[in-house]
Amino acid sequence: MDKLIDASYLQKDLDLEADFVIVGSGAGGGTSAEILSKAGYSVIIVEEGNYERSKDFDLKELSTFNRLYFEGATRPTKDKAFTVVQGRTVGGSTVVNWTTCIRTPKETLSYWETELGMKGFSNEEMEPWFDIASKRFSIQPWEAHNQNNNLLSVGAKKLGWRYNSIPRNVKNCNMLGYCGLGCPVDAKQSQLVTTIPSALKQKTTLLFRANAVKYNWKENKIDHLYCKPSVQTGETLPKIRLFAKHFITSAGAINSPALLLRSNLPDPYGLIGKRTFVQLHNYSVAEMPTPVYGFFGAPQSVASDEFLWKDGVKGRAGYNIEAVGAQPIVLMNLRKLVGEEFDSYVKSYPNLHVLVSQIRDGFHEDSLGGTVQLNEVGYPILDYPLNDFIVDGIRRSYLSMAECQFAAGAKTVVPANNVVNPFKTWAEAKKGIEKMVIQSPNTVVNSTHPLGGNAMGNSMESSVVDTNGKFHHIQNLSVIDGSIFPTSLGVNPSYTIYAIASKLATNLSKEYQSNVN
Ligand SMILES: Cc1cc2nc3c(=O)[nH]c(=O)nc-3n(C[C@H](O)[C@H](O)[C@H](O)COP(=O)(O)OP(=O)(O)OC[C@H]3O[C@@H](n4cnc5c(N)ncnc54)[C@H](O)[C@@H]3O)c2cc1C
Repeated sequence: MDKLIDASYLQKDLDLEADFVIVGSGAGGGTSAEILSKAGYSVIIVEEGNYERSKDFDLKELSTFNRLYFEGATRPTKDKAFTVVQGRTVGGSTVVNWTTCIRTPKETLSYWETELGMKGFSNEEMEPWFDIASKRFSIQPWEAHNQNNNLLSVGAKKLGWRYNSIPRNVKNCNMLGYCGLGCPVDAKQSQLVTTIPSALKQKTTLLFRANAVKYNWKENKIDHLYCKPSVQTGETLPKIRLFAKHFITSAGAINSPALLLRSNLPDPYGLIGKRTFVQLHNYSVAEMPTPVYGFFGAPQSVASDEFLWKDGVKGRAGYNIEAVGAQPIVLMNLRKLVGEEFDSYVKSYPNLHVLVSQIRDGFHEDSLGGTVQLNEVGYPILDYPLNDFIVDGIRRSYLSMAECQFAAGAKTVVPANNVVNPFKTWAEAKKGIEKMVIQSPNTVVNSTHPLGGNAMGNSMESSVVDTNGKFHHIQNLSVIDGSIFPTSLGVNPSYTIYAIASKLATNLSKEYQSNVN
């Protein structure tokens, strides 16, 4: 079998077979592919995106967003209140992520254990898997903070808040600041430069520009996965059928539940796609008296978790505060201005300081997440209304971010929205934010951290997969990616996905080994 197959150039139908077929080559898929192929199994990775390498990453914003992201990084939710941003390329979102690696908070793992009864994911039990992931992806402490991150430390310190440096998964980082456009020097230790090339040295085939359409199944077993090229070059669209002993869905949140829904898999309790979380991101923009140049350097290297658990795990919406990689397209999208206002915003660009807060969801009875649905052509749409619980989190996090930015010396601060103008003092900001109307489309929020939709758990009545990632109703199907989390995490998810994928893929490998022996 060829190692690399570009499905868009297929002239005729294709049938392939391997021990494992993995859909998606991101954090979950890449990690699983390496573990299984190193254990001696043959593997086919199916990836909808293109196989771009560092030489292709030209750091041009618009064209890159179109090439490396789903829907040009502007995938809207059902009511268009916000966009969900996900990578669509070999290596998945790990190719475009900002390299921030934070371990799952112990509060989250403890909630999974005590409230959801999940075994095997306690802080202590996860420790070895975090160690494995940290070595594999070169996750290391980072102290070379740019001024955007430094100012978060300055504000947090003045206010007596907790804050930390965030480890990153990089080797010899050139600090270009454009991590979201792919790393042109291969410093980022994404799946593209770690697990995928390693798996390809074993019995692995990478079938790219191939869209996994649906599983064909009978009784409780998948027979084959039906795929088609994601780009059509010829007159007809060849049919691809992939056969395997076991199938792993690693297409990420939203896309993994969508594949299961398209396949009409048994779902007696209607759980597939439910409990999809987003850790909603909202932003605060400050103008500083001196240049910040937030577009250079490591984008995100300081975090404050002061407000993450302040009201208790099951209390009001908690949030993490981080700095933002202030590349032009990101900043210009935060405020919708015209004329002189836009002119002055652009001119202030070097001095702009930007913070983001991520609101954890899934821990409170008013925070049940969104639902993945399919449109008439089987494409996923996330239905996630911004309810009062989330709006309250947005408002309080706007207040915290503004307070921090004024404490760090801001001349003005404005929450990323279209209803209020920049505030000149903390007192003015406090008053204004407390009464501002927070609603779509005036509030600029988004998510690069969709999670859940195929919740993991013990019981068929409340979860889609078991705690080994196995789909409850089909014997040869697993899900290994961010879609299996039963809540959001409260922090950036990649490190947790690497660790949990390592654990689940290792268990799967052992299970098949013992079946063979
Ligand atoms: C811009 C951005 C910045 C981020 N920054 C950080 C950060 O600094 N730190 C952090 O911890 N996290 C970050 N994240 C999030 C993190 O990268 C993701 O949570 C993680 O990669 C998700 O892993 P996954 O395996 O669930 O899915 P992904 O890594 O997204 O992989 C899924 C793959 O499946 C493919 N796929 C989907 N559907 C199909 C189909 N039907 N057929 C074939 N292939 C399919 C996709 O193309 C994709 O390649 C960021 C994400 C983005 C988008």
